[in-house]
Amino acid sequence: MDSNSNSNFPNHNQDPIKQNGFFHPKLSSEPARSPSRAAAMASPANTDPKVVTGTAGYVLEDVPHLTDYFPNLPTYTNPLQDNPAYSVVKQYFVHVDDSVPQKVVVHKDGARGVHFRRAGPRQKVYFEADEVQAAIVTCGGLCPGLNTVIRELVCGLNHMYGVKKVLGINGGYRGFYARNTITLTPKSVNDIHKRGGTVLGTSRGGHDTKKIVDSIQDRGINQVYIIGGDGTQKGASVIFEEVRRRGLKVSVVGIPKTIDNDIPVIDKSFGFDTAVEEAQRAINAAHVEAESVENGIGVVKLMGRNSGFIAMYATLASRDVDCCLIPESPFYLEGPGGLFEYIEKRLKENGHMVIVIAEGAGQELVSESVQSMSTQDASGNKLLQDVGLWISQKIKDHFAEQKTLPITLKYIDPTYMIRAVPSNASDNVYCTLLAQSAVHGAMAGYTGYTSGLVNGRQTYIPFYRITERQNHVVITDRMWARLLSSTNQPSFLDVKGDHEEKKEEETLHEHCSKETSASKDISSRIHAAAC
Ligand SMILES: Nc1ncnc2c1ncn2[C@@H]1O[C@H](COP(=O)(O)OP(=O)(O)O)[C@@H](O)[C@H]1O
Ligand SMILES: O=P(O)(O)OC[C@H]1O[C@](O)(COP(=O)(O)O)[C@@H](O)[C@@H]1O
Ligand SMILES: [Mg+2]
Repeated sequence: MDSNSNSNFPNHNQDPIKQNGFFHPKLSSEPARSPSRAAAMASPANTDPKVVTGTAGYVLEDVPHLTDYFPNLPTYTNPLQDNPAYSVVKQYFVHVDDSVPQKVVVHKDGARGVHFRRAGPRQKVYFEADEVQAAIVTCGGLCPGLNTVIRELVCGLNHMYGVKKVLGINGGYRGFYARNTITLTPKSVNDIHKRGGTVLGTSRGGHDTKKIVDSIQDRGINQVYIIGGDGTQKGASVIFEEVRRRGLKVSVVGIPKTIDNDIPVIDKSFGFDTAVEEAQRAINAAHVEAESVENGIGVVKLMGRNSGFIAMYATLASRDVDCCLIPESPFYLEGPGGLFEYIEKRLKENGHMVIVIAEGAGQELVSESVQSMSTQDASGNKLLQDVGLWISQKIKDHFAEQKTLPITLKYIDPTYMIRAVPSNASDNVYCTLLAQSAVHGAMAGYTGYTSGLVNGRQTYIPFYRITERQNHVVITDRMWARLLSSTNQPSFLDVKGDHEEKKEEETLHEHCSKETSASKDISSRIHAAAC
């Protein structure tokens, strides 16, 4: 055991940057249940976000640390220090003051702005290898790379820190209390990255915070790795709050998974590149079908419930797409500037065309003509109508009525095929770094964070930043303009007026949009600090 800090690597709590902490204590009222309560006594939990300010408008949106409520936790030397693979690396351990800026484009006199704590190994750790009982769970929809993240968590814990006890929770959140667990070892996960899906299984719904935390406590789990999308991260956040309220020495770590790329702050989610690559195969097939007949139209539906990133990037990558429709950009069918007029023009010019449509696009139009069921899935996500089928039928009906342009339309729905594939090479590397960063953070005593890539660097992001809003394609940004210029499709501006203004505002006031009241409060304080 080693409770002294090396002078080069100051103790976590001796951060030289001024803490502007607005802390109010909360006492834990939970009786002791199990071994996961730390030997050291928990002190009143500080539940406010940790925001640290520095000079020139520097703001660090820090993540919680176990020492926030266990002030006297013992520390241990990081075993990586003696690991032959890592000991040769110059400056292997991350400096306590390292942080990563949220925005890399700055002006000469501008404030330095918001930063996140840099991920990576610390010189001191807060868990001994034998003490760790880790658990891994996957929740929500499938995404390429889930198995790679599971594999690298197990191998990272074992090979880097000597942790032998890793449990897999079966079937998502409800698996904590309703299913058996499986023991995960480097041997048992050795090959899983070559398979799609998740070896642990997944589910929607079933998030019962009390039962989940009871299970964490009863099983003596002290590191929880929760892999999932926006809904899952909200679940992870409430698990963390409950763990902290009960005063448990448990690190709660989120790993962002979203094929739709709808999680904010991070550069992109793992599996997104694989999805875009796989979508090319469907677009190619649609193009081959369309160009093989007279006035051929290929329609491809891609995933993207509220965010059209897969459709946008697949279109930009392919160059065979003539029109890309996404949820963020409302469109209309009839009249000048509408989709039918554009299709007619394109067929006359080129003899064929390809349309890519994200599943969440045009839902308001579908509900107008199809009787809306407006039901939700078990997690509360709105169930969507099949817009691909709907638009294909609308196009067929329109040209059948016109009788001037006989078309042949083929509709391809590759959505579930895309998300079920194993991750590609670059996503595999990404998953590995993400998992290792998550492990380093938990071993270093950080908790209540999502591990994520920000401007190409691995960081620890507080849960509230991840859960406060969704990431959307901003149709007033350059990327959407590039798409419009590459497809030459109409911008459907007639119906966009209000929507565009709203999106523009979102970009300008990133912190203020779609925030919870808590995060609004935090944002205003951060803005005040940064100005
Ligand atoms: N607000 C929330 N609070 C707690 N748990 C949630 C919340 N939203 C979703 N969850 C849980 O997170 C899990 C995954 O959510 P879901 O929306 O299906 O997928 P994803 O995390 O991929 O977006 C589900 O088990 C669901 O019950
Ligand atoms: O898996 P389900 O329940 O059929 O839901 C399909 C949805 O899952 C997704 O693939 C991923 O959504 P989540 O991020 O919420 O898991 C969406 O693109 C799609 O709308
Ligand atoms: Mg989701």
